[in-house]
Amino acid sequence: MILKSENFKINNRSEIGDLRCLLIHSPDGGLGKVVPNKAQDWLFEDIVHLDTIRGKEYDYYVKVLLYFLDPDKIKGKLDAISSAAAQRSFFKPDNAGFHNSNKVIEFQTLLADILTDQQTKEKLVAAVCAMENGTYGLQKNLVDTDPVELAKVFLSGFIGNQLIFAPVPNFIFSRDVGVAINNYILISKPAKRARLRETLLVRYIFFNHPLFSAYRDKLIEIPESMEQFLQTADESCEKTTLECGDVMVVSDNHVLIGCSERTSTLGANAAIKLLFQNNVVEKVTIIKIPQKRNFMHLDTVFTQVKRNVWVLLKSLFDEEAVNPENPISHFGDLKPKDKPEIIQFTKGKTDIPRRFDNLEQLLDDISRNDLHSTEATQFIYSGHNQFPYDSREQWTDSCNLLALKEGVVLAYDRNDKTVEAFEQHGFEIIKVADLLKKLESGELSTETIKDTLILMPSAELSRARGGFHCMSMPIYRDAITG
Ligand SMILES: NC(=[NH2+])NCCC[C@H](N)C(=O)O
Repeated sequence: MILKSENFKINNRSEIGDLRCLLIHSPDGGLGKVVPNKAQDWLFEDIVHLDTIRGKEYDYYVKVLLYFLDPDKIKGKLDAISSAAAQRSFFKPDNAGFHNSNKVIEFQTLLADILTDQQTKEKLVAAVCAMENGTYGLQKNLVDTDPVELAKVFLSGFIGNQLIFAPVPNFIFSRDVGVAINNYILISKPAKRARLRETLLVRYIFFNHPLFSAYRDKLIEIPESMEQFLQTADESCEKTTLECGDVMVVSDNHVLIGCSERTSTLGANAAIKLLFQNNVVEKVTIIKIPQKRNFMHLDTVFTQVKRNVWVLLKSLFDEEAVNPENPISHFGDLKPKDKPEIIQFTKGKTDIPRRFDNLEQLLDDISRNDLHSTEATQFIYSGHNQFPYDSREQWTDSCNLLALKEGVVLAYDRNDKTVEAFEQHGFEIIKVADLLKKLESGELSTETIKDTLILMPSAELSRARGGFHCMSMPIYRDAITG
């Protein structure tokens, strides 16, 4: 049955307005098939334990999302859906007992839906086989596969025990494949080979699923640059790439784009032009961060918590200290390509950009001028800004939080010093299991809860190198009011 929603609307206009609809992908079988030899190529630092990452970690994410976004699906049913007898059927997209929410939308369902259309199925099979060097025979075999099964094959790369192409284990980070900006969707142009197929799949979903039919002319794709085709094999010209973990919609008129390991300046340049041409926003700020694995996307370095509260890694923008005791330190070892930089462009005035000296200055400007905050802007630092916890906790996504509503954010339970910092800034700290119990008993309600850091189990999830910001593609947020 094709997922329907009478009142499906796209309008993502901030990082913190009440979250009403999002796209996610729960860990599919491919995650349990990552082999050590390929873990790095497939962008995992380690292999993960599938049953734990699902049943003991990600399912909590689904439960808390449903409680906030689609409570009828879950209220009063918590014990039943979590019982051993239920065998996780509520959480398995290919199962009859699946929640099938049209607020917390599972990509795998949408993929199976579009594959019920024979023409789309044939095109997508051909595209995937072309991308993965599949044989003509494989192509024929896949076209004859049932849509629900075929969706699983596209994700896991397995037919039975046979590996036909690599899995796409990073698809759980649905943030990175596309970003809704107001009522447009900007689709990624990945830098990493491992992230290509998932982007192809979502492109087919956005262009073919009935849910998005009213938005076909609002899908923005970044084309390949002509220089790419003309360069010779020995020239290394910069590629046009943009992964949407680098894009943040901080207000309905202002988008931030990180230039990073994954998003090139050419990619950012193309995005700015397209956003201005289509009148999506009037202001785009480019934040250049070091091209390093530990800062792969902008949202690994900071995210927003409230209109005047941000969580970030402090050390990143700190000036390199010149120590006169060490004459050589004047040279510094900061390579120019790694030097952080912030430049803001306004539509119609791109020739006179505005510069910011550091992240705090920019974020304060957003809080006060874009979001009209009247309170002092507060910065909560990763690891409480203490060495070595700052960088250790940033590595396990202390800065990568998802706001369910203003001030109520999902975070990993392992970043102790960052949690301490939140406490000192007046936040309630609660473990997700306790929160769910209290929501179920009526002791707490999603409407009244405020300024809360929800701690999520993270031992396995954090090995995949992303947090809840990465694991979400917000589609609709309410306007920030009050
Ligand atoms: N928006 C993000 N920070 N996404 C994290 C992605 C992690 C994933 N393993 C990768 O390297 O691609």
